[in-house]
Amino acid sequence: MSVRVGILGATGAVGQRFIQLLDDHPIFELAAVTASPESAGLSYREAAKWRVDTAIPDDVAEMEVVATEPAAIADADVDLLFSSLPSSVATEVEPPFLEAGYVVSSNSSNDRMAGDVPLTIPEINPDHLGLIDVQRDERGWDGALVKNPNCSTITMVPTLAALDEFGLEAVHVSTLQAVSGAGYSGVTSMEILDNAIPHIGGEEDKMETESRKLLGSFDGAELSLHDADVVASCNRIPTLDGHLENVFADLADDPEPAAVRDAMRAFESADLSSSPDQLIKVFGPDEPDRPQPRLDRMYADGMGIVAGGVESTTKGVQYNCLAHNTIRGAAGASILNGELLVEEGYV
Ligand SMILES: NC(=O)C1=CN([C@@H]2O[C@H](COP(=O)(O)OP(=O)(O)OC[C@H]3O[C@@H](n4cnc5c(N)ncnc54)[C@H](OP(=O)(O)O)[C@@H]3O)[C@@H](O)[C@H]2O)C=CC1
Ligand SMILES: N[C@@H](CC(=O)OP(=O)(O)O)C(=O)O
Repeated sequence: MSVRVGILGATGAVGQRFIQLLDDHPIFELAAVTASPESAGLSYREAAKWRVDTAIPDDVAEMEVVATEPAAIADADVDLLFSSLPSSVATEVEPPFLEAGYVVSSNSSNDRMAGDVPLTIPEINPDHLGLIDVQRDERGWDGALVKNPNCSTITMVPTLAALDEFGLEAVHVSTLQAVSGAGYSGVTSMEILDNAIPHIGGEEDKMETESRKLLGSFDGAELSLHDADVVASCNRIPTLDGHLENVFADLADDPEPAAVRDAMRAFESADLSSSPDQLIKVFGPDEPDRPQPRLDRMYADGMGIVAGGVESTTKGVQYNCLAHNTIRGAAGASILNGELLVEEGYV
């Protein structure tokens, strides 16, 4: 089976990851790439300042970049679109594609918390895709909009989902986020070298709200947020890729660290092409200095979550977790949602 796909915002940092991850994908065949009006009409090689550590696939290099509007991709016969546009742009340009009937798996942050938009991690809340029917009723379009979460949120939520069996009551999290999360021009070298920046605009609010939606329940008509209170503190550090997070979780039960490690290791993955066999890799007490960004971000080709340093606290547990922010945290997450949309018959 082959599904023809397009990428909106294909020339950017996340767009380039999409192109890398879609090369030789077992289901998806890239048929359209869009970008800003300045790039439209150029070949992909001319338009993209390529920064990914593998070469531009030959067939993509010669593709024409087109404008980000439905008419420009009409001839490409695309069944599914991935979106990696700045959220201010996505707010304006995603709706016309949805009205034109396209299914859009979007990485942009606009509409993530909308009540009728599935915010989905396939291994955690695949049932939330049912919101698509609510969305189509409410918005009157034939297309479908599905979002993946913020990269810091997706790093910790699988571990929290594994803890839910112990009665998750509250979460405090502090992040150490890689510079690639800010995009290529987001943080200058003079700002970040020999430094750490204890503020990332909007990030704390995203972690505090998106995690409760992802862990929430959907009754077929309406989505309820998880009860746990989530408090986040976000920091930028001079790593290239891989967000590391220190999590303190209050639990109703009082599990031993070994039981917490077992629950994380046993947490079920999804049966999709890009999903890891084991979603969460957990280091034991014999390796207390793991996970580390440089050593662990490519676990499961960058699609896995790595945890470690599990210890008891007076209210529950503390631990560290890590994921690759532009693979599992961005393009890989959208592609996985695309695979779920195909599996569930929405594409
Ligand atoms: N960088 C990261 O690690 C992460 C980013 N994200 C999110 O993903 C999205 C993309 O981020 P990133 O790839 O870093 O951004 P970039 O700025 O690198 O890329 C933006 C893309 O959007 C296109 N674009 C810009 N303006 C317009 C416009 N007016 N009309 C049509 N296309 C336009 C650009 O085309 P052109 O080349 O022609 O300018 C480019 O293809 C953002 O929402 C970001 O918040 C999420 C997680 C991680
Ligand atoms: N803000 C994230 C990256 C990002 O763009 O997130 P979002 O997908 O929520 O816009 C970071 O700086 O690491």
